[in-house]
Amino acid sequence: MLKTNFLGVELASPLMNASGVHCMSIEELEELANSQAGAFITKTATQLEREGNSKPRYYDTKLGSINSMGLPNKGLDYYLNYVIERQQQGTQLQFLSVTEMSYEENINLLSKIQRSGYQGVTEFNLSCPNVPGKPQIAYDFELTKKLLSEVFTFFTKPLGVKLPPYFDIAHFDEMATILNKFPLTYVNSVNSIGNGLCINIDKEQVVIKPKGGFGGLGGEYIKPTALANVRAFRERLNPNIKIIGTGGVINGKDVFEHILCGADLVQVGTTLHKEGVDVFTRLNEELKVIMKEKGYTSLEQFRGRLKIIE
Ligand SMILES: O=C1NC(=O)NC(C(=O)O)N1
Repeated sequence: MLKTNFLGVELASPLMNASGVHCMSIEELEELANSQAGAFITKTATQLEREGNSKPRYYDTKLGSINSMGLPNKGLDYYLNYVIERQQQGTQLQFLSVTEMSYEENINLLSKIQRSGYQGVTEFNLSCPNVPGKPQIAYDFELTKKLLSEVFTFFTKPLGVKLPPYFDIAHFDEMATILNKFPLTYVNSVNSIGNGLCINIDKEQVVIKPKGGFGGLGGEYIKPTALANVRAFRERLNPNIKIIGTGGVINGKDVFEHILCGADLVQVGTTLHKEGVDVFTRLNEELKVIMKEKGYTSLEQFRGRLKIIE
């Protein structure tokens, strides 16, 4: 009922974790692999291990979360060896998230993956808002076009891009025009809404240490923005480019709405952080109940079918 085909691989569920949540260590990744998620993705890896920003750098609020992790990770080799190992054991579909701090380093990182034995999907994170002094790549249209142009002169494996949220129709148009030039496997919208600010009123203080308390927002705050980005790119992108919807998933209704907007897969971040991997069991069940109530027996019957008001 929830089966989903992605890159020719049949998944039992359209759900997976959002990169960064519950995916830093092999132990966490194994928990995801053994959960009711259809697939999983690694924490965004840089070439070398990174400490990330000072703590506290993550805070759960009533309506979601704010984080300024700063890309802490165990380095590319840790994750690349893990996914290659699992590939050799027969895992058919895997997602490896990567990014680097400069244009050259990004090219070198993707070149290394191209030369490796990894055959799974690479998610190129163009949207981390939390590395001080590093603007989000995908808010620079020329840079994004230049970078993807060079990447696709040598990268022949499945590649997706993780995008920040856009808030202007002209930006949807411009970004989609750029992305349609490339043989991308998918676009993942959205990363956290960058540089929000949450306050502890009792202490009259910010709640996270990095960047004076500025951090990426997740959870209920961002669902309308996430749905709009999924819908906007689905309407504009070449149908061969799939869409992964991320942002604001609290219950099965939110999963349904992401798929209605056109999402092929749906990622869960903040709610996974709050609830643990059992969240996938709950969301799968809740989605099935909604589908039954509406008379749907497959996701294809309603994927992308959001109606406007004529
Ligand atoms: O791309 C990212 N998005 C986030 O919201 N946080 C992480 C991070 O800060 O590492 N990276």
